[in-house]
Amino acid sequence: MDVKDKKAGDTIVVMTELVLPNDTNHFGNLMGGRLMYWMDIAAALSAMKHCNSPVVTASVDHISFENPIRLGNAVHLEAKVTRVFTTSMEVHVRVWGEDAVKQHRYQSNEAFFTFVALDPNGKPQPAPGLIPETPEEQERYKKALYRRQLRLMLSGKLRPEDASELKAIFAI
Ligand SMILES: CC(=O)SCCNC(=O)CCNC(=O)[C@H](O)C(C)(C)COP(=O)(O)OP(=O)(O)OC[C@H]1O[C@@H](n2cnc3c(N)ncnc32)[C@H](O)[C@@H]1OP(=O)(O)O
Repeated sequence: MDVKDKKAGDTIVVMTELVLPNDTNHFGNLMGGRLMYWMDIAAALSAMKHCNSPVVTASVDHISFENPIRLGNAVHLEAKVTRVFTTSMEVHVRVWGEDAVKQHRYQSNEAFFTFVALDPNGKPQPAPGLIPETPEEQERYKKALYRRQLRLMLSGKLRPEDASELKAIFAI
């Protein structure tokens, strides 16, 4: 373990927002774009907490909206770093809606974001390593490698023939 390595559990960021009229569409549901904005902020704060430097969002994986979040409901976001590569790190964000009056909490969505740590000149710089401790953290850490290869392939930054771990899953 490198002295600079940090625990995944220490990167948790919890954020709560209230859905106001200006956040909603004409059905009275939270707009997807507003939710993605809050997710980006929670994830960026988690990444910054880990690397103690400014970060930029490099990419966002697939986001699906499972349940709409209603006007007047609370939005709970939890972000945690799942794995560090070199200058980039993957952050998982999970979102719940909550009707505080009915005391009903429901899953809304989740996504994986990738951030890059920057030095004072705005250039990518290595981030500290991450120590996954719980079984869930270890599972996400392991699978982060597959997700990284897939997103780099989709963005044209990795040739399919070089995605060795992904190819191994499918025994290609
Ligand atoms: C918090 C916010 O909302 S910030 C605002 C929105 N974001 C931005 O404006 C970012 C704009 N983009 C950029 O500044 C640049 O493209 C950067 C910093 C993300 C990457 O710069 P590059 O010149 O491509 O740097 P480089 O090729 O060295 O890659 C740096 C790291 O980014 C990773 N990366 C680059 N593109 C992607 C991508 N599309 N998806 C995932 N990771 C990526 C690389 O794999 C590398 O990671 P590693 O060091 O862990 O192996």
